Amino acid sequence: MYPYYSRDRIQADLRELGGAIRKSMGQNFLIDPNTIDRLVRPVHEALQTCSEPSVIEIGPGLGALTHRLIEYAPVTALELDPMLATLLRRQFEGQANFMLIEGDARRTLAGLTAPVLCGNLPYYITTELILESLSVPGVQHLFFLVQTEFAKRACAKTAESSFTVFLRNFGEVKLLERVPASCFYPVPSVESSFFTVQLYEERAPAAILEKLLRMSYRSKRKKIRNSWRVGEALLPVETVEDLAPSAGIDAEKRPEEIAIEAYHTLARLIAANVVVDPERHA
Ligand SMILES: C[S@@+](CC[C@H](N)C(=O)[O-])C[C@H]1O[C@@H](n2cnc3c(N)ncnc32)[C@H](O)[C@@H]1O
Repeated sequence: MYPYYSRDRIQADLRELGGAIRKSMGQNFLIDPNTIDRLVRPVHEALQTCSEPSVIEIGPGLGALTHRLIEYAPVTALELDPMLATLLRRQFEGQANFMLIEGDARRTLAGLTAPVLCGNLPYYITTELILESLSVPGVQHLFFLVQTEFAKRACAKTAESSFTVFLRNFGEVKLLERVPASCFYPVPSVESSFFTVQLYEERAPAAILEKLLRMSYRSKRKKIRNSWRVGEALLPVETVEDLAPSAGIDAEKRPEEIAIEAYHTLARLIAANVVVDPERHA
């Protein structure tokens, strides 16, 4: 029986190790068993579609999701806090489907591979962890619990931020459910949401898309053409302007008014048309 649905038990076990909950590491533990059940359900379904199912879990904490995930597939759990790593080892060491890697997931993710990544992410590095996750070899599905504001940005219907446009080049996103603050201990000040990304096999070249977005979102208030023309030309501006209409982009509009997919199309057209100077546009 998973022991950490109880706040008292969390406190007692951390105290025994001479530790405490670390807000600086974004520690808000899931303590509601029904919520945990619902969150692991779509992860389980995704695993059933994989030929070699396995999961990388970022920030397992005390194992709220881990103890359910290991029922379905091998889990590689990446935890930064040595105290939590100790408690995870106590609970799961020796279980066939459990492997713990202690350290910063931003580093320890490198070299790992799995079709499914999931986690209740530490809020202070959400963007970094999601971007890192997108480049894990063999990844097909992401399932992340994040602040609702962040999930809304990821799933927005319009190009409201460069992150929205960048993420959507990688896969189809879906908001799965909102998780009230009362499901966590300590109780966070904001609501959280669980969302998924099902990754595409075909995408626009990420390096060119990233440069295009950096040039396009220099100022949200400016017409996109004016943003392209000021500052460092990360891509050849004339080519970007010439190709924009073929991607359905009206350069008189502001960056948020452009369709998300139009940026992806333009990045593809640029990649096909530009002989990139490796010194300047690497
Ligand atoms: C929001 S808590 C989630 C804990 C647990 N999965 C749960 O749902 O109860 C985030 C977890 O990420 C861990 N963490 C924070 N920064 C990390 C990093 N850079 N690499 C790996 N884990 C990290 C924290 O120690 C914590 O366990």
